[in-house]
Amino acid sequence: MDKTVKLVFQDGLEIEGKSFGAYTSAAGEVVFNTALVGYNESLTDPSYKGQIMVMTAPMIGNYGVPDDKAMINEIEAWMESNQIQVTGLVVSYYADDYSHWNAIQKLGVWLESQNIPGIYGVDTRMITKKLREQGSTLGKIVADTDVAYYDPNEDNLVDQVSCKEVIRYNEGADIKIVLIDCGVKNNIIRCFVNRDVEVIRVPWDYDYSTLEYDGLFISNGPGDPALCVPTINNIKESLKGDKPIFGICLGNQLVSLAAGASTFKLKYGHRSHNQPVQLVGTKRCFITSQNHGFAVDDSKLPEGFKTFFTNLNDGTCEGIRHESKPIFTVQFHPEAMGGPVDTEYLFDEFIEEVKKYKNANA
Ligand SMILES: NC(=O)CC[C@H](N)C(=O)O
Repeated sequence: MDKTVKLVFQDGLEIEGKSFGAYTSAAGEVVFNTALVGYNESLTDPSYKGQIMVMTAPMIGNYGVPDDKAMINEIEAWMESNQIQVTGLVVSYYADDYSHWNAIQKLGVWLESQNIPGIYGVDTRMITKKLREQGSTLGKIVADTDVAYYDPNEDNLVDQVSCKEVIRYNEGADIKIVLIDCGVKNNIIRCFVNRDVEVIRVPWDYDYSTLEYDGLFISNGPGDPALCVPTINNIKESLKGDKPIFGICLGNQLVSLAAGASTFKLKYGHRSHNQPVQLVGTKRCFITSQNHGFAVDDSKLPEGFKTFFTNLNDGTCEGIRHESKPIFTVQFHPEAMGGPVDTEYLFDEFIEEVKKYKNANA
């Protein structure tokens, strides 16, 4: 700690700060997250793979880090995956001392144990304004040796974070869903298991057509959705059938692409716990947790689909739904972790549809 390190942007701006976590250099896409809490969950969210996360909350680390090895029902009890996924962390004030009932270690010690660099003592407001004006940009944390810039959106990150074989949770439950793991957050699995669903978690490019299941779920995940060609092709086949389909974040983008819509990169993305969305056709607004850089272009949705939710900050599409079939997807995170749970009811609506399908086909 306390050694000098630099945050360097591709446009040449260099900002000096102090090191915490691993004293090492790392490159990625610099993105900002305005959530006030939830750094343990965000750092382990596989959708952040390849990104350097700037947290705008002024103090980070003060509630420590829980046991990242503790397991409940075969998944990490407190984390969203089995490792830190970001490439680097940028904060204003780093609190080395912590106090929280489930914390067992300092944030800096945890980052160091996984060789992830952090930089503190920098003006995160200035950085955020810069990213808002210029858009997300490549950058690097430079410690002792320089590294090349790295654009995660050119890599197949989904292949890196997806499971490598089929994993079943809550085996034997009446309702079975196939979950395409593009980098799934653990709380999505918890949300299904807590509702007594068997989850058949399959790799991102797995041909699940021969499995026995009642509904299909497509997870969140990192990078550019257009790179997930095998997943898009599998979903295309599923769209021809009658089984209910639900997708979250990358899952929303992949179902949209499979249906024939297109996606584009947002200027600086949505990463926070207070994104307002409107349920289209109503005056209902929900506050949602979000973490994405791409979005679906709903100005020309394929026939049979309509916009499900709209973002009230910038008007972008926050999900699509089919007009007659039980297919709906959302760009935000109903499973939260961290963030508000206002939209967790969508899991119940999906499972209701899956039950209806199962009963009709019994
Ligand atoms: N959280 C996610 O699933 C992110 C989806 C996609 N990688 C994006 O940035 O838009």
